[in-house]
Amino acid sequence: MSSGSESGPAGPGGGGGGAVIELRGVSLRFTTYNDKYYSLKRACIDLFLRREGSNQASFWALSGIDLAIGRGERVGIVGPNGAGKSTLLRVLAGIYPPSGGRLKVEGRVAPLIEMGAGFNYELSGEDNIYLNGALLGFDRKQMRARIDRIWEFSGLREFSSLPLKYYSSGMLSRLSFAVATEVDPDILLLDETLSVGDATFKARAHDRIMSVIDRSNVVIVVSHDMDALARICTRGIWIDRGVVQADGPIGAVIERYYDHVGEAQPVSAGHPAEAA
Ligand SMILES: Nc1ncnc2c1ncn2[C@@H]1O[C@H](COP(=O)(O)OP(=O)(O)OP(=O)(O)O)[C@@H](O)[C@H]1O
Repeated sequence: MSSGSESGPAGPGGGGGGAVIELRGVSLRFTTYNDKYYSLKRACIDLFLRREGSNQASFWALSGIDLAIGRGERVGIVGPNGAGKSTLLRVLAGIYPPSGGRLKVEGRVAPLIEMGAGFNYELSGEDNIYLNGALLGFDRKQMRARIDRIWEFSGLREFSSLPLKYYSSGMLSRLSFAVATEVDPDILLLDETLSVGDATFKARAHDRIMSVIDRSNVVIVVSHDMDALARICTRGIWIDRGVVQADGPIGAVIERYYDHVGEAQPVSAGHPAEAA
């Protein structure tokens, strides 16, 4: 995926000229709807007065993000609940188009973010493997060479012809995880909130994630597990209220984040739009 074409400045700690990911002033605004009884009459009045719907509230989940991430980088994103970490991953994955700024993402992105995204629930497990593979940039022949390993790892071979709508949520996440980790991505996006199956599967999933991390050119991980981030990552980015607070070597960023958390309670109360 690539949107925006110019090459820009290196972000603090960024890779500069060789950047495969570049964000310049990227912002994302969410709109929430407060009143479920908002009437057609009120909607018409809002339209007539050319004002934003009076039952809407909006807030910036990301504001003016400048980043450049180069080949070989392992980036850990830290920050309190509701800071915008997962939202940033979704913007990088192309799930949310930015509301403002420029975004460049070069290469095949494997988003281990949302299990089941890109699946068609009417189709069989097997058809969905091909569908998901296509979304990751693989044609049928390339997926055919991988399908055996995907069934092997997911342990779902006997359900290959069952429509996905009859899969349990655990089965869905296993299949999705097995497909996404069978490919060699240029850019791996990982969200720790990801839940992948039962205890046995989780243990196998951990080994598999470590192997995909090794095979990926760029890895971006969102996590609250600082030890894991310190082990996996070389660079850290601390985000708070949608703004980059620090960017640099992972150890230094974790230290600054901890210093800050020591002074202030990091958990945001409620949705920012409600407070606006
Ligand atoms: N689809 C959405 N519509 C409206 N608001 C949203 C949406 N997705 C996220 N938000 C809000 O955007 C803010 C950032 O959410 P996000 O999930 O990116 O936080 P996070 O840093 O990943 O938090 P956590 O560590 O708890 O996972 C939060 O206030 C959240 O409520």
